[in-house]
Amino acid sequence: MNLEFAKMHGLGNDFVVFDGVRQTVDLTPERIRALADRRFGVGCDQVLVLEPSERAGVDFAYRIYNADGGEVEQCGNGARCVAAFARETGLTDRDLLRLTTLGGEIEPEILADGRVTVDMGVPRLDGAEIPLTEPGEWVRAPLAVDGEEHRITAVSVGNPHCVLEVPDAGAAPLEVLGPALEHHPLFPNRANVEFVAVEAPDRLRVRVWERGAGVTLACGTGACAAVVAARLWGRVGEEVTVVLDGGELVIQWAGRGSPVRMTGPAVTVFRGRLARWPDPRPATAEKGTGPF
Ligand SMILES: N[C@@H](CCC[C@H](N)C(=O)O)C(=O)O
Repeated sequence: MNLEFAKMHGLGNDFVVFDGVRQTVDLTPERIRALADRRFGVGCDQVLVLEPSERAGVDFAYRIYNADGGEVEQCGNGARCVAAFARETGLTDRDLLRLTTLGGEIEPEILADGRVTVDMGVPRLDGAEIPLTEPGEWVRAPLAVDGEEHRITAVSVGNPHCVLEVPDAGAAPLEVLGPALEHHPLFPNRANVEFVAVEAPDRLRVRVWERGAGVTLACGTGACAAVVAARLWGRVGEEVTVVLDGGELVIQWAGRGSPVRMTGPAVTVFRGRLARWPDPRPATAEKGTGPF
């Protein structure tokens, strides 16, 4: 089979990246789950593929698959990585790219210092666009989860996010409230969940439960959603450093109707070649011990 890939990460949010322009990448949900498996596969939070695009002015179509095998609309850390991947592998000689995703068009630009800055588009707040099962905006709106009320802010950065303010992000109940909110009936397409502690008007500490991947060390769209929410709460200014478990991103948002911009690193760990698709995890390993 000899399918070439790169293992990349943005702040520890890790990816298997395929060039789908020069080779055929025949993914199925089962193959994605097997590839993403940290014991039986390569291991990653998302699988990313660059494909040709027919659209005028667009360099590539950028496709995103969560570790659970589902295709999703947007991935911010991935956007920085696929831009670096396109440049490093000679798919392009341009520093500024336009990519289409299921969540809209985005523009990554590789900076002179090697970081990548991405115009992620205008965040959407209306329930019909996120989508939510209820109309209107949800900004610090009360939501009952397992009999307890939480104040949530719903934001789309191409993909759906549910943002909560917490006093201490380190102590946030990610693994309990994360899945409960991901699957809450308010979010018909499920949601990514951000736990946000405001440390200063230019600094947030954020921890993330990702739809289809669980706890990750960072989430680019999650950092954007956190800044949009905190700015709507009147707690931060236009430029904010977001401290995630895996490192820092700089997020800029001028306010309603403006695009949100994300700047941060994109790292290639290694390039490899798949001789064949990894075998799926055996049922007997489902309840194994150790971290997966
Ligand atoms: N890690 C990503 C987001 C990946 C997709 C997300 N889990 C979803 O289901 O929307 C990022 O950096 O934005």
